[in-house]
Amino acid sequence: MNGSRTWMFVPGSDEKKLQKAGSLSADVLIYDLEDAVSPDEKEMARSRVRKAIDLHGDKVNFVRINSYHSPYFYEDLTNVLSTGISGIVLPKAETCEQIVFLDRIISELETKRNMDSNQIKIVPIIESALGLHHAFEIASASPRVIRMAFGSMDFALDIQAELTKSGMELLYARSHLVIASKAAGIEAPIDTVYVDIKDSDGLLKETTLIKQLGFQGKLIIHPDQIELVNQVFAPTKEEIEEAERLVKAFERSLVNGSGVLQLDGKMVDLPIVDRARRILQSAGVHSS
Ligand SMILES: CC(=O)SCCNC(=O)CCNC(=O)[C@H](O)C(C)(C)COP(=O)(O)OP(=O)(O)OC[C@H]1O[C@@H](n2cnc3c(N)ncnc32)[C@H](O)[C@@H]1OP(=O)(O)O
Ligand SMILES: O=C([O-])CC(=O)C(=O)O
Ligand SMILES: [Mg+2]
Repeated sequence: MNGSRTWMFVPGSDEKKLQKAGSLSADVLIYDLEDAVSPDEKEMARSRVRKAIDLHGDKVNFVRINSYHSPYFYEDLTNVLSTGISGIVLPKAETCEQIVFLDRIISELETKRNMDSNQIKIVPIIESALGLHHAFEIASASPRVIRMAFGSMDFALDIQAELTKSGMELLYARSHLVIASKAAGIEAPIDTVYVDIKDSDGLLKETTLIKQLGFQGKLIIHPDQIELVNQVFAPTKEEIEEAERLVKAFERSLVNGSGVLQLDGKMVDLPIVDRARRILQSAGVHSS
């Protein structure tokens, strides 16, 4: 899950999509039991999701259960918690207590089912004013919480914001989540879905923006979105070459006794070099 960039929702009641999910190249599959499934189909979806988990054992499988306050929460958990999944996505996460409670039930089920303890990770979705207000506490509530995700649809509904393509109305919430994740010592957050599946230009703009803000992944709803999002997060050839040049120049400068230099008319010092090293690391290029 570390470094996973594309987190793909698959509706838990849709047999065809559940089947197809196994052939998709998203980093993580999230079988949805929440908003993509109508109340009448909740029970049927649980058993379809269980089958999909068995079928896609080679994938990183997560399940989005229903929220803590819903009547489905406990049954969802007991039905899907198994060795075939890596984690639970908890929608509408609002308090530290919800995470502590979820952690406790998962621990009990892990013991009962002879699973490795702490196998199951938690990804809370922050999608309300209260959730955002408590984001740091939510991220710190359990070592199972590896990352947080942002849910803009419910969030906009909650705060009565109007969603626009520019995303200006979401800027504060997105940045807050990046800072809360970093402060809590967990990996950078995963951004919300982009619902306009035919608009690849819009998806490119939005993914570029959220990467700029510090996000390191995005929720995906359609196969066509996977490659584009992965590409935005992968460093380009030019970025890798530039980073290599910068690190080499800095190392030469250090040998000559200076921790700061000028390259192409710009100052280069340690934080700039550390950023370049991070680019090389994410591209799998070795640097000293
Ligand atoms: C706000 C929220 O809570 S978002 C999270 C909850 N929402 C979801 O989980 C929805 C996820 N996405 C979807 O269900 C679908 O993408 C939809 C309903 C939006 C569009 O579905 P379709 O009309 O079938 O799209 P389309 O025909 O373009 O799909 C192309 C192919 O990809 C498949 N596909 C599309 N979306 C998905 C998906 N999420 N998972 C697996 N397969 C998918 C289709 O079944 C189709 O397969 P085929 O070529 O073998 O027939
Ligand atoms: O997490 C998401 O992007 C989807 C979602 O539930 C929301 O936006 O409310
Ligand atoms: Mg939601």
